[in-house]
Amino acid sequence: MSAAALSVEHLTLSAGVRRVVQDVSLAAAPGEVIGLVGPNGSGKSSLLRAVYRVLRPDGGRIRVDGDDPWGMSARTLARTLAAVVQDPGAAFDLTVRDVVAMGRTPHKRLLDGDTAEDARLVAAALSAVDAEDLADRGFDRLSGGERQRVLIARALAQEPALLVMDEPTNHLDVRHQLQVLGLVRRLPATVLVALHDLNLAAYYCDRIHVLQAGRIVASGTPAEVLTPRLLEEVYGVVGEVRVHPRTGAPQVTFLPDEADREAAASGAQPC
Ligand SMILES: Nc1ncnc2c1ncn2[C@@H]1O[C@H](COP(=O)(O)OP(=O)(O)OP(=O)(O)O)[C@@H](O)[C@H]1O
Repeated sequence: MSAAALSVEHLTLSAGVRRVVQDVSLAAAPGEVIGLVGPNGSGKSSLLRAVYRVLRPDGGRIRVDGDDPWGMSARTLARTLAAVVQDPGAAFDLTVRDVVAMGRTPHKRLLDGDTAEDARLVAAALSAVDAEDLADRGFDRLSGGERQRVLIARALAQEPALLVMDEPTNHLDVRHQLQVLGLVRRLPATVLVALHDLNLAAYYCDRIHVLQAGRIVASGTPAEVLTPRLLEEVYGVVGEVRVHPRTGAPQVTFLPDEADREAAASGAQPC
């Protein structure tokens, strides 16, 4: 499957009676990795939910290769788009292999059994996230990071043209954070990913959109967007940004409050 183009134009979303996304536009060319960053509650998950068709827009439009995901059948959408979301719910005693194999369902007809190709793709997806040894375990009995890797494997098995990910590195140890984002980076898919870690966003995303209170307040390459001024204005923190000499990507260092720095310098324990 080839990568899809995504466009979001003047999107407006509400949750309950609250307006949570206001006039947001963004686009991803096929194969791009687009990052969404921003403080808690800024609307990242809501925007993703509208793209993977859980939160219906109040206004604006979303197009995946020119088609409205809200107008597609569930099966057509699932053949195009995979989502790795927060809190996917319980799997009711399914094994890890069963959960990953669910990624193949949209590519099959009703009552079709698993083919050798399905088995190969499931095994490859498990191997890609270092989870072969979990294959026969019950999904509901895994740790948070193990579950997260299995959900990513399910999305890989789905072979999506557009991959939407909400904090995919949540719960992951540092090795698996790098492994998963490196994998995502190399996929032949377009990726829209919400991330809190600005250094991971800087390294793995082609472009970043910064959300604040439901609006995009900055867009561009990581080097264009991640500036000390933006950190101050959007997050209210003091930070330094340097180009890392080995990765070539911007690297953000956050500086604690003046009072905390003085306490640390005087030897007092901050907590
Ligand atoms: N079901 C809901 N009912 C009412 N408000 C909601 C609902 N879901 C989300 N919100 C509100 O919508 C706003 C945006 O939430 P959203 O989850 O999109 O933010 P986010 O940027 O993903 O946050 P975080 O970084 O904390 O995950 C928040 O103010 C949140 O409280």
